[in-house]
Amino acid sequence: MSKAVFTIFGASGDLAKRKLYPSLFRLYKSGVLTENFAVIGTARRPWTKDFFEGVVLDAIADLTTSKTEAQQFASHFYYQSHDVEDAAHYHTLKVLQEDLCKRYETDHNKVFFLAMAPQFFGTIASHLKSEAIVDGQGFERLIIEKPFGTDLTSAKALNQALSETFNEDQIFRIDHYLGKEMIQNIFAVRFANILFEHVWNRDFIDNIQITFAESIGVEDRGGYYDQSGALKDMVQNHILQVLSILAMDKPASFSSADVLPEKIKVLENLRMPDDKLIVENFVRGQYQAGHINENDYPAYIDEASVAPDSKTETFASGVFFVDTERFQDVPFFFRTGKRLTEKGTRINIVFKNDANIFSQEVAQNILTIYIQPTEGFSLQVNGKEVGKNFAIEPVKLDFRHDADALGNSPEAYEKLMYDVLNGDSTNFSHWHEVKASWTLIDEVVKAWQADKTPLSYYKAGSMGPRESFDLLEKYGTSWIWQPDVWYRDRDLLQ
Ligand SMILES: NC(=O)C1=CN([C@@H]2O[C@H](COP(=O)(O)OP(=O)(O)OC[C@H]3O[C@@H](n4cnc5c(N)ncnc54)[C@H](OP(=O)(O)O)[C@@H]3O)[C@@H](O)[C@H]2O)C=CC1
Ligand SMILES: O=C1O[C@H](COP(=O)(O)O)[C@@H](O)[C@H](O)[C@H]1O
Repeated sequence: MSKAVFTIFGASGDLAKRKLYPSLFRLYKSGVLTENFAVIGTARRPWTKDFFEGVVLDAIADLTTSKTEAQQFASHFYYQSHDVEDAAHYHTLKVLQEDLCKRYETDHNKVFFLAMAPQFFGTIASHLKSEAIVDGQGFERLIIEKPFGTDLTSAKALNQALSETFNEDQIFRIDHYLGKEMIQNIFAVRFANILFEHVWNRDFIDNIQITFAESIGVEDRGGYYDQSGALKDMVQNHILQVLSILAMDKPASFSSADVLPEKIKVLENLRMPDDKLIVENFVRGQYQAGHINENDYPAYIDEASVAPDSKTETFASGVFFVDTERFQDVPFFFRTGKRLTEKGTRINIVFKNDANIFSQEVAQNILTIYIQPTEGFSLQVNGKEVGKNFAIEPVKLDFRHDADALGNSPEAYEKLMYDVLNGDSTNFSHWHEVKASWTLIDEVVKAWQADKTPLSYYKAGSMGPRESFDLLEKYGTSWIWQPDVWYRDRDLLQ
């Protein structure tokens, strides 16, 4: 059972409503939060407590049939109209926080969630200190949303600003992919199976393929996305974080003290590409009009809030190398993009072939980790085809479920907030990881901004530009992809 006063900056925003209130409610339902907690929501609009409770009730409407339970939960929510740039408002916030701390007996524990545009992060942190809202009593933890900077320089400045109020072990940088069930499952697959643990290295792995495909476009986030692009939106954070889990050495224990240094080692050993290698190894693309499942979609440049001559990439693909003894020279291919054929987040571990005694080619063993929308694993192995002749054919051992349909996977934010309450930073990005990933990504951004790599185009509904396929061909392999739709359409729940 956890005790804390949560203060959510940006309480009227999209993230708070769609993710944070439902996640807090799930923690409440599961007994992690009981009576000793309160939530202060802040934003500029002048809401009352009643109105705020209504917003919270709407946000959790799908998660319970019990009106009493929902109302009891919502009664813990308090609203404080507050402009984060106005120092005077922090005093009112402090008074409310102290009052709630007494009323709910939260032992002065505090969690601050910055669910706002990043330009406000530094200001908020500094006021929390100057107005003594952070007062050294109880635990004091800061949860901070992405993006953590827009390049290395801005990330350093932000980190410096935060570190004047919070120590590294009080800062929880959210990467919501780290809260996903199957990303956490990579640890189990790697370190709880002797079958994989001893072959998880350059002697046995041919290449690793990471695909984070989305069928949605930029929706109503054109303004943000056009300034960001796929590389900063998905690769600098989510893809490199996942890569670090795939490539890390075995930690001495499953604790942040042992896991984080191993992940940091991977990111600090990413091979730094020069301009020539960036041109050869990284692809940028932008979607043109096309269709997905019979629906027509416009080109990216025709989306709302996107510049009509925008050169922002909606697709990024490439290959990373990790210069560690374990993975030296093993290609880690990645691709991510909007308006691709389907939503599919997947990792393929492609193993090398052994000396072949048969008179036919044999397929490579492939371990596929399905992150979403289906969750699970499959392992492609070779067996004998049934019949008199001796022929070898690949077969797939497949264990999967549709997480949405079963509804049994915790929402990423629920899991991550649970970790924050427990002071466990294993599933958050450490500053050294952020620093290492921006160091590499900045190089690619520089080359792309100088137009060293031409922008390729792809049709909405495809799996990205041809250049992404050509890249793997250059390395003697190809993307392994089987649509997820076939699996989800089966009557899984019968
Ligand atoms: N939405 C999502 O799915 C995701 C969001 N994020 C990140 O989360 C953060 C929030 O995103 P999102 O919820 O979508 O953004 P929204 O634009 O929906 O919400 C912004 C919030 O900030 C408040 N706000 C703006 N200016 C001020 C101010 N000066 N003082 C006080 N409050 C202010 C707004 O309320 P008001 O206007 O009333 O002041 C609103 O509550 C961003 O960093 C984003 O990158 C990350 C991943 C996913
Ligand atoms: O961080 C982000 O992630 C989402 C994709 O997240 P998922 O959990 O739905 O896979 C992406 O759409 C968004 O552009 C990006 O900012």
